[in-house]
Amino acid sequence: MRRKANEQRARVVAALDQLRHQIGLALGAARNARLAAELELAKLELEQLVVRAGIDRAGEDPRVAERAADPAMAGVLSWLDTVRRQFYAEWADGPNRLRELVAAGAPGPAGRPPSEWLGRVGTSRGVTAPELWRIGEASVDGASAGRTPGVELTFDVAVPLLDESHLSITSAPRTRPAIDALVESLLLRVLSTFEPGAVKVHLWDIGQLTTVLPNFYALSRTSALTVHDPTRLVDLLDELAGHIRRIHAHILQAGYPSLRAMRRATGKRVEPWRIAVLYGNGESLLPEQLRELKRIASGALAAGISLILVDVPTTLGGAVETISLVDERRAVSSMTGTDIVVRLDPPLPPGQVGTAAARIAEALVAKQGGPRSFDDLLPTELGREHSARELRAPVGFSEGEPVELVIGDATPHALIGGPSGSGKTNFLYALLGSLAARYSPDELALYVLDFKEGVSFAGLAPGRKDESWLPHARLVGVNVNTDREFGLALLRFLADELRRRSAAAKEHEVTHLAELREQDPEGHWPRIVAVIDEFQYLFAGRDAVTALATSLLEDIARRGRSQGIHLILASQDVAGIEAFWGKPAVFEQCTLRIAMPKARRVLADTNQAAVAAPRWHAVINHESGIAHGNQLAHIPDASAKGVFAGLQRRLWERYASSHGQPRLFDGAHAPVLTESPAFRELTPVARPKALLGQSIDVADIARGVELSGAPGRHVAVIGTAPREALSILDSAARSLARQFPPGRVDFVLSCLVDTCVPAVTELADWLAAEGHKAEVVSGADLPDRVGVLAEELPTAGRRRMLMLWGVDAVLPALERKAPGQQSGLDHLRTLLKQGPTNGLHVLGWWRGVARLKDTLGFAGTDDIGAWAALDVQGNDLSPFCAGQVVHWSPRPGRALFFDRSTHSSPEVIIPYHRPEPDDD
Ligand SMILES: Nc1ncnc2c1ncn2[C@@H]1O[C@H](COP(=O)(O)OP(=O)(O)OP(=O)(O)O)[C@@H](O)[C@H]1O
Repeated sequence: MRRKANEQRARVVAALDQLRHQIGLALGAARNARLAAELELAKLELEQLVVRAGIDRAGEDPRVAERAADPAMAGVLSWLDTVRRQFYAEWADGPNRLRELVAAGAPGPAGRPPSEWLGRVGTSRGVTAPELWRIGEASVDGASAGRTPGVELTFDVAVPLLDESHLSITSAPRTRPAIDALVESLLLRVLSTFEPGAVKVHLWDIGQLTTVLPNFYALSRTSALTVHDPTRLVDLLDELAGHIRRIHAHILQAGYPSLRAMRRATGKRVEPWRIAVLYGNGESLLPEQLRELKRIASGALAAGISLILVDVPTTLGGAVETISLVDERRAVSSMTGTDIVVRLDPPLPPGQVGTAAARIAEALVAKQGGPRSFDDLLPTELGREHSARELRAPVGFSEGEPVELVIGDATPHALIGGPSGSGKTNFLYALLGSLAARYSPDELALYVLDFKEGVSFAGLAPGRKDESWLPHARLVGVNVNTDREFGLALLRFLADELRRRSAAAKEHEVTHLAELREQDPEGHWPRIVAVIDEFQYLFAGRDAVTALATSLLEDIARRGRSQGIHLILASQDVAGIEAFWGKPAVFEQCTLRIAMPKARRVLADTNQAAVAAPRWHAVINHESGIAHGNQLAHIPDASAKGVFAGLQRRLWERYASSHGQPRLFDGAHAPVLTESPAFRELTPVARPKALLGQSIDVADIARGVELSGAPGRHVAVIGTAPREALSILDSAARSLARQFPPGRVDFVLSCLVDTCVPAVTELADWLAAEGHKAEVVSGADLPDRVGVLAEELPTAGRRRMLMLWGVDAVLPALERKAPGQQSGLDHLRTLLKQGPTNGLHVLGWWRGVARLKDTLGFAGTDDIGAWAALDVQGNDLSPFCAGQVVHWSPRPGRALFFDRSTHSSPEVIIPYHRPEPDDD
């Protein structure tokens, strides 16, 4: 037991000895390390003292002398001496090397003397840019370069710009002219390096009392130089921010980190450089302006935008070099450090600057080719593009470059606004021409509707003077101003087409037009573009048409995109469309916005681009009107005589044989019965139909009343308008005549309105010429004739049409009654009640609802199964319409038609135009 305890103790003591030994070693090492560190610190402190005092004067410093006496410090002085010798050995060549550096980094106008380039137009395409731009020169004494003291060593000073760095310039008293000269020569070096158009300069001066950089005046007439309103810095900042956002989106989409990288990779300059020169007054900008400026500065360089700030105190993000003026000729710059004074280059001779600016401006205008024409919008070969994915066509030019409009997934529908005369119609022509020239009618179908008076788009359909038509056009509606129903019909048609396309897509298990076209290559699936000019007319009343138009439009706007159905809505005043604003969905779907000069509400509220847009230009914006999407384009004149027509003829010659003429709906011209296909195609049939007029529809459809044996198969025309009443009864008679073999129908005609007698006589002659019996009965004989017709009713065995013009005029005579006998009116009522089953139908004109009711008596309105109302108020018509509320504001040349057997509610029709002797 004891032995065991001893052994244990010995082990503990041994372990403690070992620990003590280890600690001793560690302490020793730490002591050594500390000594080494202290030595190092002492050497560094000595080095610092020597450097502070200067190596030549260090010996005079007692602190240096004291420390240097320590033998451990012996190496310090000699090491510093070696470093100095090595440094000067390199720097001895410093000024030369700086000169070479500037020469390489600032070639040509960027660094060479003005005599070599001033006044010459730049030629660089701008794929790469000089890294440095000369501003002056500086000198150092030979002594500081290890050379002979007293000898000046001069070198060039240049600053980076464009993709490289921003520049911040600070003035000293009375140095504004020197700063202007500095900025002017920097800008001119840049402008003279590149081909015209590669650089755009923006000038803003907070205290602009006179013109900024007046020698650049010639350039300010071109897009190369924009002078901004001193009170509207925000506009310039917005514009720059917009460019940055747009360019970043573009380059990132293409997979590049910066515009410079993209240029290098593609070998193409896709965007100009932009230099914004901001002259401040040394005071801080407003906080929100400063914030925006900083934000811009940090993203600008990658987008090829650089800032030159003069007396705008701020710290910018991104690379910034500074120049601070010391006096009129001298400055210090962050490029050279504060010890070196830069002698700024002398100002360029003002006259020569003016001449150089004028030359660049001239070259730019020449390059842009002046105003472009409609023909410049057209491709070299017609109809080569495919519309499966989108429609894309140039509509105008910006500095000679085409500006394209894209109708596709991101921009399915367009909204065009601009006051009267601002060029909307012209724009539409430019667009339609450019599209039609690129896409064949199998790729693109056009439906064009113009609500305003005039015939602006009538030329797309064949006319008297020009037989050609635009083969892409399927429907052209002009003078639709009062026929809002026609707009509705177009929307209904498009909604139906939408459903048809959706069903086909479902069947092929796809969702998108492009896929449908792939899956169904034999199908006919062109993109449909429906243009509605002055579309606000659709919403002109607080009525059912507006309500329906709004919901249809919303449906098409929402779903049209995937099915290739696109709306282009143009209006003088988008701001005033109340119903439309109530449905922002439509507005939001119109992501493509086109603002003609002075257009209101088309672009975003804060986007003022349309206000400043010059004549014959348009702001094209594919970003729902947000400022950064603005593209200002000059729109060529497409509406001058023969311009569009020339293209149309070419297209017509090419496609007309395979693509028939569009349907033309002209609200100002009623169709002529004898010219209408519905009349021409009539042949004898068992159930004849009396044609009353044409429906207001996308298809050319005649409306009529089938005169079968069912009760109530008569037609009443109600209202006082003689022209329309005559027309309706006339077309009814003539169309009925055509549906019977000659002699198989008898007409009994009685005209009780004097002024209509010649027309009725003429009709009777025409019916007779067709081989039918046409008996004209005078007003005096009518009561008896009606009596005979009633008596013969069950036995006649013939089809008969009793046609009466102005029944109300003969009512007193009809009402006369001999004692114990039935009156003429009783007989007429019998005919109305029992006629149809016995082959007799009454087609009569009553000049008022009350007189029609009088005629019908207590029997009610059932015996009038179909009617056409003219100048009669809707309320009065409800008894004839199963009691429903009837909306109808009478208008010339239109009738409200209701046939109980086919209609659920009345519809507007256009009575045929009945040629009259006084027609020209
Ligand atoms: N880009 C253009 N170049 C030359 N002339 C043009 C241009 N655009 C329009 N015009 C002319 O200006 C006039 C008015 O143009 P347009 O009819 O297109 O305007 P609008 O906005 O449709 O006006 P409104 O609504 O009154 O019809 C026309 O005579 C047209 O020829």
